[in-house]
Amino acid sequence: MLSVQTDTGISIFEGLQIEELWHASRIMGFPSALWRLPHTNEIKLLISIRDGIRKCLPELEKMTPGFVMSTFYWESDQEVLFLEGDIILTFSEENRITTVDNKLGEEHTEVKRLVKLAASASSEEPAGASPAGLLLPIDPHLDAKARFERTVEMAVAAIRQNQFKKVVLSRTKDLAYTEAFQPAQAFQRLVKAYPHAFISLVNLPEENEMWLGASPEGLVEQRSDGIFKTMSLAGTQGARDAAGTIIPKYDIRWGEKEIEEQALVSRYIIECFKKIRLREYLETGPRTVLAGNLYHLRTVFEVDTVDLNFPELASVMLKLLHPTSAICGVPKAPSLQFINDVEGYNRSFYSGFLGPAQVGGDTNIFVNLRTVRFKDGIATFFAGAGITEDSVPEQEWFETELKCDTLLKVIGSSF
Ligand SMILES: C=C(O[C@H]1C=CC=C(C(=O)O)[C@@H]1O)C(=O)O
Repeated sequence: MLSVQTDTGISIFEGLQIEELWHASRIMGFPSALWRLPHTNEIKLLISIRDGIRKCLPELEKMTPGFVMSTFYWESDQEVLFLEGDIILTFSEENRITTVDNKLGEEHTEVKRLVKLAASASSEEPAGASPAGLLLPIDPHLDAKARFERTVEMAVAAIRQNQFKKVVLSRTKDLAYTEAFQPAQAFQRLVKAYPHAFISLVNLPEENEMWLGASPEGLVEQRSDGIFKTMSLAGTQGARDAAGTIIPKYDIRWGEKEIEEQALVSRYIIECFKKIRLREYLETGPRTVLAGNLYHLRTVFEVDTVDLNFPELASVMLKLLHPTSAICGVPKAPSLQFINDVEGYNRSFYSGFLGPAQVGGDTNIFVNLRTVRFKDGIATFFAGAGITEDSVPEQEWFETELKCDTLLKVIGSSF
């Protein structure tokens, strides 16, 4: 068996599993984040022991290893949440610890308590034991569909009056959950179901909430070899046929509405590059990509920041890009105002951004989409849809239902 070595021998974390450590960290009130990057088979667990949740400016290249999280409403001079990586553990797909990065040392009292608690949980309850029916329907707001469709009609009217070209309108869907609900297990299910997505679970004890997600949309990626990436992701259609089988990618055809919707996001990104006079980018796409039960159109933009001698590009682009027109609209100011006036609820961290900064030298920040918040017994799912002149209100509603299903179909059933 693989053993995890430290300077003083085998690590005290040896043999512990994700669910046990997650649970122990939660009980001890430590902010923590669990994630799996797209197309990788490593899971990282970060636990912030010393400082609680800090706030800082997202100057990504200057940060110590940690996890960043921001609400949708964020001005570029504002601070974001920062979970310092006091402990960062790497797990294999088989749920075995492969590396331990423990800044506090194994003799630290809180670290010892954490390990002891995790170990006692492992002897009490076999991982995987969870009672049935943890996500329970609660009376939906009967008028939720009508209300959402009305906001879409208002948006289409505003677009026809030239107030803006596109706006992304969103809504929520609530289910009840019991204490028996095991978020780390739900995370593991998403990891298995969606290899292309950024799977994350964040515990914010000060807000008394947890966020679980399977995001298909990278916002800024900065690799230690100097490669920067961002993407435009928009346009949606269901990926399954009537029999429930995935339709092959090459059979997917896009309408004018989706092509325009995604092109607006690409143009927005290019405008951001123009603002900093950056012309040396590689553009690939648009291509059809699978995101869970949906297909989207995606264009990837790549820059070699070493060649350009521009190490702070990711921080500069984060400020320029957020909120992109994949979650807000075009032009930004009037569409944002419209969302504020019409949407009728607080998006909170939905369509904000989140991800690891400077972990192993890499930064991977994603848009917080296909996400659910667990708070006070209510699981709130969030989903939005890009509205253009050609939008049909009922179709946009069904699109948000499909987006909620990305998580619900995996974590809502057969517990
Ligand atoms: C706003 C969401 O998705 C965005 C990303 C991809 C496709 C989108 C669309 O087709 O509307 C949205 O712009 C969401 O998932 O809540």
